[in-house]
Amino acid sequence: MAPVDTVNVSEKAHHQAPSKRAYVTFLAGNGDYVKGVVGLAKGLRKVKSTYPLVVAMLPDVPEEHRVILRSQGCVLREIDPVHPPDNQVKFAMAYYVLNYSKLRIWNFEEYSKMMYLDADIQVFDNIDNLFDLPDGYFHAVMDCFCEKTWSHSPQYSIGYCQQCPEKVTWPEDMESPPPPLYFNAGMFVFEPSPLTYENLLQTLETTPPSPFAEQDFLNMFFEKVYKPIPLVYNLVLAMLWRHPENVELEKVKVVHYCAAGSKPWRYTGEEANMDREDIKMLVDKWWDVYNDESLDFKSKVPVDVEETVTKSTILASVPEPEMTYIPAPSAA
Ligand SMILES: O=c1ccn([C@@H]2O[C@H](COP(=O)(O)OP(=O)(O)O)[C@@H](O)[C@H]2O)c(=O)[nH]1
Ligand SMILES: OC[C@H]1O[C@H](O[C@@H]2[C@@H](O)[C@H](O)[C@@H](O)[C@H](O)[C@@H]2O)[C@H](O)[C@@H](O)[C@H]1O
Ligand SMILES: [Mn+2]
Repeated sequence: MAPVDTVNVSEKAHHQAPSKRAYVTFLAGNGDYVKGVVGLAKGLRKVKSTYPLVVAMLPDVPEEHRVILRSQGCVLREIDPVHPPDNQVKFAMAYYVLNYSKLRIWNFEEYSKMMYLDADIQVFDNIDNLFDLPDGYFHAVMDCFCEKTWSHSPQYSIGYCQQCPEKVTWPEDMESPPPPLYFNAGMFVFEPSPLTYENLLQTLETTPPSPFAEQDFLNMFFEKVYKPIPLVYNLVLAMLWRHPENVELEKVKVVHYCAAGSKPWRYTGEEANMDREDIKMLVDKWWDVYNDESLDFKSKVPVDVEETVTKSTILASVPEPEMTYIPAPSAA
């Protein structure tokens, strides 16, 4: 399939591109991922992010979850699902089929630059600087192929991983190696564009789905414009036990709770590697932000003014009763 070239510059020349920037996450279903979005919204506030958090949500997100997200200052955008072409593929996780709907964010054309973050990600240091990465590229962190979720892949079968390319050389007699650089699609910096959006959806129609669903698809589509960024911007937890030599935990700015059993809001500590001290520390750090009420969204309008405004608007709508003004005796 023809990967996309850099964004069509002429398209930007016709009109002044919008300058708005925002973080964006994806929410589907009525389950507990909404806690991930609340945690992310509070985490971005804690690090004093300049830009708002947009939530691209499927229609099945219930009203009570939408109320919670609005109360945390999120900008809600309902999107229609995106279904991959009919297929018999066995996704690495059955629910990954949901994740194709992430593609709708390329149609948020009121924004010039966005950073996508999974709801199981937490931002522990300010990363607004990433919005200044060069336009025309797809910026993301490289993934790891060593977890069991990759057992379907040729690279897993020979023990090859891009995180340690020198460890295993790719045998001549094997099928072509995976893309030279493969990113994790839980975090990326991109530019919404109707042109790219149409191209994505058209290309999807003729691309056979594969186990890592939209992550595989995005890696193929953006192969020519993908630019790796340092691992501190998206620590895929498995790196801690698969490639500890590549991780300096104290420098990590963004943690991606994607390893099996690591979702903080479901954490039991029972799955493999979940009893590690660093995992327990990172899960606790997530809960510290989630439970910190000082990080709850506070409307810009001060409460007293808000109440006054509210009262006056309500009162304004009620006809004044006839009354004569009798001044109270002065206190003096
Ligand atoms: O029931 C679900 C499953 C997934 N997601 C969204 O889809 C993203 C990708 O799924 P997940 O993070 O579980 O994949 P992983 O990174 O663990 O492979 C999540 O972060 C959520 O933003 C969701 O909203 N509801
Ligand atoms: O739908 C496919 C998903 O693929 C990715 O998750 C995987 C991948 O990172 C593997 O390398 C890990 O081994 C695995 O644990 C992790 O779940 C993205 O994080 C997610 O947003 C989404 O695109
Ligand atoms: Mn994730």
